[in-house]
Amino acid sequence: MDISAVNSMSYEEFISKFGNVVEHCSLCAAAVWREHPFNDVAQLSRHIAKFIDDLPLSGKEGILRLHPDLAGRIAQSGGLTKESTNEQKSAGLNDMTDDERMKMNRMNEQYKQKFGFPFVICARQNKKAAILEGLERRLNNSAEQEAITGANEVKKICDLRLRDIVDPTSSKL
Ligand SMILES: NC(=O)NC1=NC(=O)NC1=O
Repeated sequence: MDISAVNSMSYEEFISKFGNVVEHCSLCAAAVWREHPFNDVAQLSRHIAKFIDDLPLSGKEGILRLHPDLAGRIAQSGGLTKESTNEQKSAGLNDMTDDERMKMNRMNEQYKQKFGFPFVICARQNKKAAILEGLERRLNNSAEQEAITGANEVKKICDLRLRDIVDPTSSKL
């Protein structure tokens, strides 16, 4: 799809198309509709990133709580969204050894116990080893640092999902 097709959508069509670029959080797309028409997908991505940045910590935490664990119960039961399924597969999380999976699950639980929201990282930019390393390292951060770090990862996931939908070379200008 090119950006002119995006700009000719009704807000209902826009929310239907872009409602999951931030996992289970169609509010992000619904909110940035007010900024249309968009020059290109990069500008649309920046508007969503700014909406997320401008949220209070409670809002950032809320967005993180809408994310499924990496290689968690939902993933194992096949209940992930199609986007998350592809992202987790691309990081190699669907061919983990039992030990790797147990370590990931144990650390995910430790992280959730400490922060009250799940560990979120852009799986398309990190393979299994980097994810485990990131989880171990970030466990030592403060809750505020992690709400911000996690939100920054959500912005990366969103940008990649947007580019899956809109041709990045198309421009209104
Ligand atoms: N907890 C997570 O980080 N989840 C995810 N990261 C992705 O890139 N896709 C997910 O589902």
